Parts: sequence; structure tokens; C-alpha cells
Amino acid sequence: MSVANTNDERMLADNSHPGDKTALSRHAPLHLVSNTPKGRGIFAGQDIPARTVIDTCPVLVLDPQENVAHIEKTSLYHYTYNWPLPGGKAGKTQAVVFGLGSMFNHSTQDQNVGWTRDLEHQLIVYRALRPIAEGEELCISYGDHLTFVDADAPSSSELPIEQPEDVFAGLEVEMG
Ligand SMILES: C[S@@+](CC[C@H](N)C(=O)[O-])C[C@H]1O[C@@H](n2cnc3c(N)ncnc32)[C@H](O)[C@@H]1O
Repeated sequence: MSVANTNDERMLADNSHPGDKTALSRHAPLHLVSNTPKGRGIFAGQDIPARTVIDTCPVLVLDPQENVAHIEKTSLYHYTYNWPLPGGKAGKTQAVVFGLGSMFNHSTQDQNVGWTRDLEHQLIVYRALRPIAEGEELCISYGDHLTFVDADAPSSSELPIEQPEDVFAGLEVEMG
């Protein structure tokens, strides 16, 4: 990364666009645990009330051609989220999410974190979907098309007889 002090960079450093600031709130304490059956995962360090903002993560929206030609051939593909094409164009691409957004694992039955895209600011905001107890893993839903064997998948004897219809309500799902 260049550290040259150009006029443009000085303008950014001077914070000359205060009206366009977005607060980057993150709930604390959270723990990164490295040896779970799902690899690394995020765990609550204390009880978290429902609707709490867990994190606000900037994203890098990928050029769709670059994504297909390069990113999809790398392990980064397992970290990207579906993202609408910028400028209101029809179709979708992928986005790299910075911060905790790339560390949330998937849970089929018990996702406790929901996420919403802020297209204008190229952000994702993560919120607690219900009260989360200290020590619980924070999980989102990646949707139905998983690219791995789900470590949380219920055995057939554990499957509920009836699924509530609104179990995924409020979630925007599907990772890359
Ligand atoms: C966005 S990353 C999440 C962070 C990842 N655990 C790590 O250590 O970097 C997505 C990857 O995590 C793993 N993963 C997430 N949820 C899982 C689950 N329910 N069962 C098994 N592996 C999971 C898969 O390897 C998946 O490709």
C-alpha cells in the first residue's frame, strides 16, 4: 500500500466529509475460538440482549468478471457473500467482508445472528436475533447451498416434526 502524501490523501486525512461518517459499532467482549469442529468461530464473552449490534463490517464489492476468473478459484471463495451489482444493475456479484463478518460460522437450526446489507455504504450490520448467552457461538445462516459438511446438521432422529414457517424471517442469506 502506498503511503505517499498526495492531495487526495490529505483530504481524506483531514476528514473533509464529516456528513458521510458511519459509526462502526462492535459488541464486546467477543472471543475468537480457533479449534471448533467448524474451524475458527466467534463466541459471546457475556450475555448479549436481542437486537444488539454485534458488528458493522465494511465490504469490498468484487468485479463479477474478476470474481469468476480469480476469486472463485481460491479459498477466499468460501468467505464471500452474495452482493447485488452496484449502480442498480440487474444481477449479482460477490463481496469480501472485513472484520468479524468473515468469521461467523453457519448454523442450520440455531442461527442467533442476522445480517443486513447497507448497499449505499457498502457495509453489513450484524444483530443478535434473540438473547444470546455467554459462551454461545454466534452463528448466521449461509442459506441452503452449503459447500461443506455441516458440523451442526441434525441427525434424522433429531429433526423436528414441524418447522415453523418463519424460522428464516428477517435474514438475508447465502454466502459465496
Ligand atoms: C466464512 S468461513 C467461517 C470461518 C471459518 N470457520 C474459519 O476458520 O476461517 C466459512 C467456512 O467455515 C466452515 N464452517 C462454517 N460453518 C460450518 C458448519 N456449520 N459446519 C462445518 N464447517 C463450517 C466451512 O469450512 C466454511 O467454508
